[in-house]
Amino acid sequence: MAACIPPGSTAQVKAIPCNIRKEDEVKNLMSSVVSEFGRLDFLVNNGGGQFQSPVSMLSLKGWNAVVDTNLNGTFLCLREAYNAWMAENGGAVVNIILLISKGRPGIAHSAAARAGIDNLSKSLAVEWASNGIRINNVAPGSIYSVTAAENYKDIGDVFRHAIPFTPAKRNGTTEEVSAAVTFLLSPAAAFITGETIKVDGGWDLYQVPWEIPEHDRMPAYNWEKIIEEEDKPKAKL
Ligand SMILES: CCCCCCCCCCC/C=C/C(=O)SCCNC(=O)CCNC(=O)[C@H](O)C(C)(C)COP(=O)(O)OP(=O)(O)OC[C@H]1O[C@@H](n2cnc3c(N)ncnc32)[C@H](O)[C@@H]1OP(=O)(O)O
Ligand SMILES: NC(=O)C1=CN([C@@H]2O[C@H](COP(=O)(O)OP(=O)(O)OC[C@H]3O[C@@H](n4cnc5c(N)ncnc54)[C@H](OP(=O)(O)O)[C@@H]3O)[C@@H](O)[C@H]2O)C=CC1
Repeated sequence: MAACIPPGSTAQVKAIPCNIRKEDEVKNLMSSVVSEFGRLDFLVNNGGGQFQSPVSMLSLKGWNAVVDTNLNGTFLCLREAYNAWMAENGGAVVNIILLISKGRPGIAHSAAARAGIDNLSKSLAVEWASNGIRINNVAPGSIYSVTAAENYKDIGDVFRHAIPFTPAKRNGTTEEVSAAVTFLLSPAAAFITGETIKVDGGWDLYQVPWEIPEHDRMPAYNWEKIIEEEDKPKAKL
């Protein structure tokens, strides 16, 4: 990132290692930012991820790892940014979540965690309004990046598979997500809080990428069948 700063700019970049699942590291991150830069105007909760698995195959450890990273990690960053600076001075927050309106079969653990963030943002938009804090979410569709693709390389080219499900017929770019994030952080979004913006090329309005096998396991509700069952002679004990 430092290499992207144009010559003559006063912008600075500093990396502070932090596992968002560790409370002491998150406290250190927020207090270091305030002591080093004297302020903390914006927070973008972007760290997160998951692995693909049907729920029936998920271990509790796997479920907990994903919930801990995505939901608990975001909670810690929010609370510590509030305590370190934003409670007194206000600020703007954007959480990166997932498309969740139709559930996310295949990554249900992450969708449940991100739905928790979506709802947490609504509560905080009200709880923290009088502190001058706005909080919003961005829900990306399929966004190609080298690092995200690397994470999924063992299960095939998920980013190519996503294209037919996206009305725009392409993956999004990281710049397109950044554009929505910077808008929400900017004064142009001064009257927007507790909201989620989808950056998905229309995916959420279209199809769910999950094939349901043909089956007859959900028969219709039917009076006659129930009466027939009730009229059957009961087995003697
Ligand atoms: C028709 C198909 C259309 C498909 C369309 C798909 C479109 C794609 C759209 C993309 C949407 C989302 C994209 C992104 O989010 S990009 C971000 C990419 N980066 C990541 O996702 C990072 C992922 N990794 C992590 O965040 C962490 O590693 C994770 C939270 C997943 C795990 O945390 P931790 O490292 O602490 O956990 P462990 O490695 O110790 O594992 C704990 C247990 O979790 C289970 N587990 C972990 N990894 C896997 C895996 N790959 N597969 C199955 N299970 C896994 C396991 O139970 C671990 O315990 P054990 O090691 O004891 O077995
Ligand atoms: N790409 C996509 O299509 C989509 C992405 N998203 C979400 O967007 C966000 C960015 O993903 P993307 O850039 O695509 O993928 P990346 O894998 O490149 O980014 C995920 C980032 O999360 C960080 N991270 C994971 N766990 C922790 C942790 N415990 N503490 C601190 N940081 C952590 C990783 O850090 P490190 O590099 O150190 O491991 C990495 O920088 C994620 O939340 C992702 O789930 C949502 C929908 C779609």
